[in-house]
Formats: sequence, structure tokens, C-alpha cells
Amino acid sequence: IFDQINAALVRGPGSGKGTQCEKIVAKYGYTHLSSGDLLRAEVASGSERGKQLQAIMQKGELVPLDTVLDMIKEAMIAKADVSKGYLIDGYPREVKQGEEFEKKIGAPALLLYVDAKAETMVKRLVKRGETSGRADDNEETIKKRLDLYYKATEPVIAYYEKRSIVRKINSELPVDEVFAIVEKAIDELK
Ligand SMILES: Nc1ncnc2c1ncn2[C@@H]1O[C@H](COP(=O)(O)OP(=O)(O)O)[C@@H](O)[C@H]1O
Ligand SMILES: Nc1ncnc2c1ncn2[C@H]1C[C@H](O)[C@@H](COP(=O)(O)OP(=O)(O)O)O1
Ligand SMILES: [Mg+2]
Repeated sequence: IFDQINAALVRGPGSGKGTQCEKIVAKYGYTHLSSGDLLRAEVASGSERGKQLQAIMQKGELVPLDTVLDMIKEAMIAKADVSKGYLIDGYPREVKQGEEFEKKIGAPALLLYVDAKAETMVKRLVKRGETSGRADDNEETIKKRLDLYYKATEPVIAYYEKRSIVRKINSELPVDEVFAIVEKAIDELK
């Protein structure tokens, strides 16, 4: 049932993944699944598991692999009948997550690597923090998330580059210019 995992987006926090996903959904109608959004929904439910997740996210750390993967899989199954394809946002964040995803779910057709400078990501997140209400959009946690990004997530790109499905996109550009490049990458899939 998961033969249409159209794209996955990775890059550091604040690079603009969520922003581009919104535009992709509006144009292509894919099912957008953000690992961060799924986790925040669990936190908002007030469950015991949500409390544990909240503590991890507030520290800027990664939650356990099985938790995220189960949530994504469940959400994919729930939409399997109506989905025109899936857009996975914020996953994989480490090579192991990519390997497990392929074992349990399938291989993505495209990996969009939304690239921005560390300085840019910090600036955007600090600004987002003024209104987002997110417990992890503060300078201390942002720094930890960026460090972890370079250590754990960047190797994911090299892992997928071997299969030539990575499209690197400069997200220093204005939102619409970034999206024009994203559109081209998706249209080439067809
Ligand atoms: N290309 C861009 N140029 C300027 N600001 C951007 C751009 N893309 C995103 N932003 C802003 O940066 C912040 C983080 O973007 P977001 O999409 O939430 O990133 P992510 O999901 O990767 O953490 C948001 O406030 C967003 O409005
Ligand atoms: N695939 C994943 N594995 C482990 N933890 C994850 C995860 N995706 C999200 N999280 C946790 C740790 C992240 O710092 C936090 C916020 O994720 P996010 O909303 O995707 O951030 P952003 O959109 O700013 O990049 O949730
Ligand atoms: Mg996001």
C-alpha cells in the first residue's frame, strides 16, 4: 500500500521544511506527515507518553526511533485509501531511521534537501519562537537541535545520495523561489 511515498524532506530546524510542505500540499494534494506535528499532537493529548516526549523535545533531543516510526506508519495507514502520495517531513533524522523506514514501510522516490546556512536557521527559529509557542524555539534548545542536526541528520543525505534521489534546494531564497525549484524536482518524477 505504500508504493507512493513521493517525497521526504530533511534539513535542519528552521530551514523551511514546513513552509514548503504547505505549498506542496496545496498544489499536489499529497498527504503531509510531519514527525514533529505528530509528536506535538501526542503531547497535546496530555497522555503519559506525551509527557515523556515533551521532556525530550524541550531538550532538543531526538525521541526514540520506534515511537516516531510507529506514529508515521499509523498515520499513513489511516490515509491509505484516500492518499495521492505521501510527503514525509522531518524524517529520517538519522541514518538508522532511514533504514528502519525502508524495512517497515518502503523507499522514498525523492528526497528534498532544503539547504540553509546555520545562521539563517537560527535567525528564522528565533523569529518563529516569538509566535509559535513551541517549547523548543528558544535559543538554548535551537543550538542543541542544530548541533544534533549536523551530527545525526546530515549523514542521512550521503546515505540517499548513493541512490541519486537527493535534490538539494537552496532555501536562502525567498519562499516562492524555493518552491519553484521544489516544483521542478517533483514534476521530474512524473
Ligand atoms: N525561504 C524562506 N525565506 C524566509 N523565511 C523563511 C523561508 N522559509 C521559511 N521561512 C521562515 O522560517 C521559519 C521556519 O520555517 P519552517 O517552515 O517552520 O521550518 P522547519 O519546518 O524546517 O523548521 C518560519 O517562520 C518561516 O516563515
Ligand atoms: N524523526 C524524528 N526522530 C526523532 N525525533 C523527532 C523526529 N521528528 C521530530 N522529532 C522531535 C525532535 C525535534 O527536535 C522535535 C521537533 O521536530 P520538528 O517539528 O520536525 O522541527 P522543525 O520543523 O523545526 O525542524 O521533535
Ligand atoms: Mg517543521
